[in-house]
Amino acid sequence: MSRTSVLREVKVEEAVGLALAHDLTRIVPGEFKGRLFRKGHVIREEDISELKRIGKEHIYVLELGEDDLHENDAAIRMARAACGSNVTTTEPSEGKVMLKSAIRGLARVDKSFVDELNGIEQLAMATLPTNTVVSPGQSLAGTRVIPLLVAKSKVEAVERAAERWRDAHMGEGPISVTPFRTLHAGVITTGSEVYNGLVEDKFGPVVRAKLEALGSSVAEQRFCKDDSGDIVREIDYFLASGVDLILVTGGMSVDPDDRTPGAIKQAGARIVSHGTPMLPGSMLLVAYLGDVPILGLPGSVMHDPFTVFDVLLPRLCAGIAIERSDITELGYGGLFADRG
Ligand SMILES: Nc1nc2c(c(=O)[nH]1)N[C@H]1C(S)=C(S)[C@@H](COP(=O)(O)OP(=O)(O)OC[C@H]3O[C@@H](n4cnc5c(N)ncnc54)[C@H](O)[C@@H]3O)O[C@H]1N2
Ligand code: MOO
Repeated sequence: MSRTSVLREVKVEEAVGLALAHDLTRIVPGEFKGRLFRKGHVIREEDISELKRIGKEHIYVLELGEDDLHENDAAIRMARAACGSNVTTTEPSEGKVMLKSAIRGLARVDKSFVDELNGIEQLAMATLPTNTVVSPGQSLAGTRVIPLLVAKSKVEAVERAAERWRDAHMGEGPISVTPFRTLHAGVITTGSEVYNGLVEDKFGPVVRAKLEALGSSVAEQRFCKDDSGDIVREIDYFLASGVDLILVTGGMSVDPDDRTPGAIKQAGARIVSHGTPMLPGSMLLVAYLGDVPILGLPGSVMHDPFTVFDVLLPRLCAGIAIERSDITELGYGGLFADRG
């Protein structure tokens, strides 16, 4: 094999008996987009009219040089480099390989790896944002090279970057899916108006549905007045009962009856963040009591279909610890209030 590749153009009429160098695509707007002929297909007399119908006057005949990779092989190697736990890769089609989730869980996609790959000219990988909730079979990423042939050294650079990443992350790949654990949550619903029966509780059902959608559950819901001592007692009760997560609803804003943040502090929690730069949900509080996460949930979590709670709960269910920096970076792109 010589080092450099040779691509020869051949008129389709003269191509009978030659093998296609790449997949050929047919697009019929609104009806079909996909592979008409596969790479390696040996052209027959009866294919010529089909080739002309998709606009092909010429095909390539390829002699691959040892310094180059065919688009299919480059895509397979980039996908394998990125592939981590609970991720499968597809066969190449039209030069593209997809990475798919094998399970329901939380997609973990390393931005710096993806940026490094895309910084290498002619290589491309498009991904979901990290921390997206995904289902089995859902696409996480797609990767391809832009020309038909690409320098092998470029793909090898991706493989080295992935290897470095694995070394720094206990063998995990840059794109993986973390399964959800089954958390048993203790829910403390504050508000004298709810406690005294002036208002029917609407927070409990919302929180329960969100936990159950991720495979977790409410172990018990307890109610208390807007009284710091009562809230601290309920927090202690749930800690002693061994729940995995404590959620305190209501009493999160600025009036004198909003006792929740003070009570969580008084219970001895380490506060990660009081307030989040996302709308709605900006009054949400994240803290830990030992290993047990405790969230203060503002009224908007009950009222709005999507808030910062929907962003953080999947991470907690995946067993991922929330740091202050996870909260601060939510502001950019974190405006949901007017999105309907
Ligand atoms: N001047 C300011 N006003 C508000 C601020 C602020 O920073 N400055 N923050 C706003 C934000 S953001 C939110 S969210 C809301 C609500 O925050 P709270 O968590 O303190 O909510 P509460 O005062 O406890 O209740 C508000 C409202 O919701 C009803 N509620 C509460 N819990 C239940 C329940 N379990 N079931 C049914 N209804 C419930 C409660 O009765 C009140 O009507 O504050 C903004 N205002
Ligand atoms: O905390 Mo409020 O939750 O932004 O609407």
